[in-house]
Amino acid sequence: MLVLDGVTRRFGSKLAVDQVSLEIPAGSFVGVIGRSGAGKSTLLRMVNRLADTTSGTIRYDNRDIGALRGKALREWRAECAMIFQQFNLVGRLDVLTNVLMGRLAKTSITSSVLRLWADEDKAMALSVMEQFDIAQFAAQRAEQLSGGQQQRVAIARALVQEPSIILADEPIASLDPRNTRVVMDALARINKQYGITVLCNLHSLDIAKSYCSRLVGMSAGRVVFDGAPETLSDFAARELYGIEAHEVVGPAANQIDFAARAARPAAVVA
Ligand SMILES: Nc1ncnc2c1ncn2[C@@H]1O[C@H](COP(=O)(O)OP(=O)(O)OP(=O)(O)O)[C@@H](O)[C@H]1O
Repeated sequence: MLVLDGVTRRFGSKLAVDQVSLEIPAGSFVGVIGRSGAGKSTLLRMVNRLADTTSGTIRYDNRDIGALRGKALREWRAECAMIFQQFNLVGRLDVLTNVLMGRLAKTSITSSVLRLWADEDKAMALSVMEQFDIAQFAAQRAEQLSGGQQQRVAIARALVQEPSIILADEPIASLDPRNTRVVMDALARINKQYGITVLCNLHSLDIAKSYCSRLVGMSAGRVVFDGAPETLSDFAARELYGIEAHEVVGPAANQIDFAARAARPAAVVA
């Protein structure tokens, strides 16, 4: 279980994340939604320790993530794989090597410098690549692949880390609708098949609603919604997205729902 308690991050006078408290049980598929600048990326980056908290604690299975140093921190980063909008692959290296990079934390420094991958690591990487239909690109440079294919390479790299949690920061933001589905299906499969917790920042509300079993809505650094997708009313969604609402909420939601305005949903907590 991932537990955030009063997690706050300031950048100078800017409160990027403000007193966020969440409990995320193992095996969840949680979508973090909200408009640009709401604090979604900063939240995920603090879980992975790419950013430090200003205050508050993050615990995972009773480990204090903020206190991890050296080897323990490297092990946590392997256990808590991250997927990024821009894939973060090494473009000039072949696809198989990019996937094998996910094994670095489990490989000796000499072997990794010389890129002497163990046969079982290669077999594991190829098996995961087959699952995501990218094995045929093993010898190609990563930069020659389409965006959707590159994101599947990044997901395969994350999976060979043998993580217990995957943090995906806008993984579909650069993809067309078809590749969006392919990548989200891959994350859903990882969640169901391996029981890996997925915490995924998403700008698209439709996608978040169709894939996630729980949505966490952020606005100005705070959690303003936490509940099942079906409990997020169109009115609450519009409040969450403000002027961006027309981009993310379906056309029907553009008609103001006065009944919802009169009876604010209990799940909207601020
Ligand atoms: N390194 C930084 N230095 C200064 N301010 C930052 C830094 N990182 C984030 N911020 C600010 O913190 C706030 C939250 O940013 P964050 O990237 O977490 O939001 P977001 O919801 O992920 O937005 P987006 O969807 O556009 O990525 C923003 O106002 C942003 O400008």
